[in-house]
Amino acid sequence: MAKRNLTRRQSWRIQKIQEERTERARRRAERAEETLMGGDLGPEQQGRVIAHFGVQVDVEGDDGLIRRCHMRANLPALVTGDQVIWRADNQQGGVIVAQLPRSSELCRPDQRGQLKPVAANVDQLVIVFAPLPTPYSNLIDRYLVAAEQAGLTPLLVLNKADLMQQGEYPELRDWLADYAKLGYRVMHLSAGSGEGLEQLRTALQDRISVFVGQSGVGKSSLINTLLPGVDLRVGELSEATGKGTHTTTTARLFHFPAGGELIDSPGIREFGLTHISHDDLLEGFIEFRPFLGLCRFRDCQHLHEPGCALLQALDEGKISTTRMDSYRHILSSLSS
Ligand SMILES: Nc1nc2c(ncn2[C@@H]2O[C@H](COP(=O)(O)OP(=O)(O)OP(=O)(O)O)[C@@H](O)[C@H]2O)c(=O)[nH]1
Ligand SMILES: [Zn+2]
Repeated sequence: MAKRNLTRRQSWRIQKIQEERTERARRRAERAEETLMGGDLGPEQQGRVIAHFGVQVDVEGDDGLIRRCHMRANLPALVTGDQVIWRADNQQGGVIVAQLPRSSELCRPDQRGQLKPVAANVDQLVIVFAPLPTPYSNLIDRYLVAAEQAGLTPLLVLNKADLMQQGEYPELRDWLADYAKLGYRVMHLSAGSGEGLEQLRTALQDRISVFVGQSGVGKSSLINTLLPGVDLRVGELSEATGKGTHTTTTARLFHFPAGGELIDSPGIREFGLTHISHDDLLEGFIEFRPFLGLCRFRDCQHLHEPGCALLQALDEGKISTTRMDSYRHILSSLSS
């Protein structure tokens, strides 16, 4: 007994000594880092990552100034939109010392097919479509599913409303009426004529948004109108560092003059088009939810099984044929 106690005490002391050693090593590394950074670092303060350049990130402090910061080695990979704790150095740069918890993550597969976060703390997905190019209902549904999966509020924006004369595009009008009935917010506007832009500006306030939609629907036109001259503070900085080539590929955070933020990059615009699981897909069709788990067979595929609660809801008109077709279409693309 005495022997065991002693062993326990010994191992406790060994552990303690090791912990102290690790702590001393950590402090030494910190001091070395501070010396390397050219002396004293300022006090810890909160900021937000607004762009990412490999080992360095641009952090916007509470004072609105942007500094290019290094990251402490023990930090997880940071992405645009991350809230961080950082300390200024005396050369207009700084060091990031901690990452704060994320409220949401946008993920995309990297070159090796592994899902990686590309933006953090986004809370609104602006899904842009137009009468031309012809929208596919299931593309919009795919974005809606992705929004539900990532916990983002979707906003459906029909751009180029100026192309819709009275009575034209009846099918599109029906779709939009259906989405509104499901509880989704739908806006009709025109980046070209400026019609309806005020309501979009208001919807962007107090939010961090991402714009998605098929090529040619007018995302760039909308963003250029909403961000006249594109956030100069960011532009100036990338010019000053001569890293212009990075600016087109890295996700960047911009401030709308009327309030709210945008995170944008070509990669971000494709968010939601990959990696949806069957469960996410079912949950993402919000009107399916009351019927999930009620089918006779637990592994029901909701295609033609007897006792399928979704098929019954379809028969009773509680689920629309368009949405059911769209669900099936997306499902077939997942399994291929
Ligand atoms: N009539 C009309 N045309 C518009 C409107 N908004 C954009 N366009 C036109 O639509 C075309 C495509 O617009 P873009 O802004 O490049 O579309 P995008 O979605 O950014 O396309 P990608 O960059 O390929 O993703 C351009 O020729 C625009 O002039 C609008 O409100 N009305
Ligand atoms: Zn079923």
